[in-house]
Formats: sequence, structure tokens, C-alpha cells
Amino acid sequence: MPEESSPRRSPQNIPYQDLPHMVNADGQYLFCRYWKPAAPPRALVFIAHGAGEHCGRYDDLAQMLTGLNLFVFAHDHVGHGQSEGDRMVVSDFHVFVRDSLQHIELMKKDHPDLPVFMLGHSMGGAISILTACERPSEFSGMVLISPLIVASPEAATPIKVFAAKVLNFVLPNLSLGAIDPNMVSRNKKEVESYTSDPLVHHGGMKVSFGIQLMNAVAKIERSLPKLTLPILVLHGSPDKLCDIKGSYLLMDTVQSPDKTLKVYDEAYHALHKELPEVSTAVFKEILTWIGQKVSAAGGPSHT
Ligand SMILES: O=C1N[C@]2(CO1)C[C@H](C(=O)N1CCC(COc3ccc(F)cc3Cl)CC1)C2
Repeated sequence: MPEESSPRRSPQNIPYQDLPHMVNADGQYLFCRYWKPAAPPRALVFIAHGAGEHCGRYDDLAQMLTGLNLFVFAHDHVGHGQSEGDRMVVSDFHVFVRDSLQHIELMKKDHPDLPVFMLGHSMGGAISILTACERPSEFSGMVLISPLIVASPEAATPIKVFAAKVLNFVLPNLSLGAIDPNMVSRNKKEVESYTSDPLVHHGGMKVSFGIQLMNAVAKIERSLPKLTLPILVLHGSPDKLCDIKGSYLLMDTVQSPDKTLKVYDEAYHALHKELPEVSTAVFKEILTWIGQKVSAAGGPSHT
């Protein structure tokens, strides 16, 4: 009788057999979340979270989208949250894209006739863009909240970028410094929630991870002209973590006939976790936009 192998456990020591999960192409266990509407779903929405955080931070947004009878799903990327992998370490940025496509294909198997949308924030925006570029006709629309398209000179200073490129060969694990929580939002409660969240990685960003982000930024710049799907981009003017210039570049470069950019003056990076007046407006904007696209995509009419 082969010896019973001990069950795989999450970084928080919970057996994956007790958690919703998927196993990626490298055999790594990824924690998944599903927000299923009460009524038959009209569309699928995949949410891609950002660097260092986890998909549980999108519960409010996902719950709101289920109100439109949308079936929302997400997972914690490798090296994040309740998924396996060294914290904020990835062998190649494409792993995030590959795993996202795997999860999307998995959901489409059960719902082959539903339109599919993506929603990505920050690094998750970069993942969404590259995922859409890899499957140009698969998606009915994409919502990007402060996407990483151009590295902010605050977060990726020229010194950091140079250091990262040089040090990646000799000290790939050297820290480039942690994400400044005060740059995430002006909402002190949200900053507190971020800093006290045990599933958020508060350690520094490794040189090797910074290199992967820069590789993604370079690939996105080359890939934007391939995009033709409907896009809604939302960005705060003073964003110090992902430069709004990236969203302007997207608007000037994609081939999508249907593209909308909403700019929020004075709002910081996580627009969905900003001051109430901003986040309320952002949620409304996303709901209205995606509701219109779902109807246009021919999903079952809204009951
Ligand atoms: O609510 C939220 N939002 C979060 C956290 O919690 C923000 C975070 C997120 O994804 N980014 C913010 C930081 C940025 C750093 O970028 C770099 C750093 C060094 C480097 F060498 C090259 C680059 Cl590009 C990447 C994108 C998700």
C-alpha cells in the first residue's frame, strides 16, 4: 500500500483539499475564489489582483458584480495570498498569464456560451492586457483599474531600474523596498486594512520580481496595438505607483473602437479602495459599463 502522502497545505497551513483551488502547469496549488450569482449567470468575469495582494481584496467589487448576475472568479497568483510559491517570486511574468488562461478555460468548460470579461488592477491590469493579447478574440471586454503599463518613476526610479538590471545577475533576492501603503489610497481605513492584512505581502519587492515587472511593461508596450476588445480604464491623476501616462498610452495605441478612460483627479492608486466618493463612483462606472457590454454581447437579457 503506497504511503499516504500528507495533503498539500497553503502557506497558512490549511490543506488545499479544504480550499477551492486549481493546480497550475508547474504543479503549484493556487487558491481560488468564486462569487456565483443567485440567478443563471449572464457572463463570466475574471479578476486579476495586483502585486503583493490577494483576490480576497476584491470581495466588495465581486459581490457588486454578482448583482448583475455575473459569475465572478479569481485566484491568488503564484507567490501570493493563499497560493503556493515564495512570496512575490515568479520565474517569468508569463506564469501569471498562463495560470489566468488556465482558470478562464476551466470556467468556460462549464459555461461555454457565456461572454468572458476581465478586470485587473495594477499588476493585475498588466496580466489582463497580456492575457487579452494572447487570446485576441476570447474576451468581450476588459476593465483596468490603474493598470501597470508604464512604471511610475516613484516606484521604479531610474536608479532602481538600473540597479535591478545589474543586480539581477548577482543579487536577485535583494530588496528594492516595499510598496508604500500610503501610496495605495488616501482612505486611512483602507491603508490600515492593507497594512494589517496577513494575506498581503509586506516584505520588500525582490530585484528579480522587479525585473519581471519591467519585462511585462516592455511586452505590453509592444502588444497594445494588438488589442481590439472593448476597454474601460480608470486611473487617478496623482497615482504614484503606476503612472497615468500608461493609461494615456493605452488610449492612444490600442485598436479598440470601444475604449473609455475615466480620470479621477487627486485619487491615489487603488481607486476601488479610495475615499468613499471615489470608490462609489468607480463601482458605479464599472457596473454601468460592464452591464452595457454584457447586454451587447448577447448574454441572456437582464431579468
Ligand atoms: O490595492 C493594492 N494595489 C497594489 C497593492 O495593493 C499595488 C500593487 C501593484 O500591483 N503595483 C504597485 C507597485 C508597482 C511597482 O512597480 C515596479 C517596482 C519596481 C520595479 F523595478 C519595476 C516596477 Cl514596474 C507594481 C504594480 C497592487
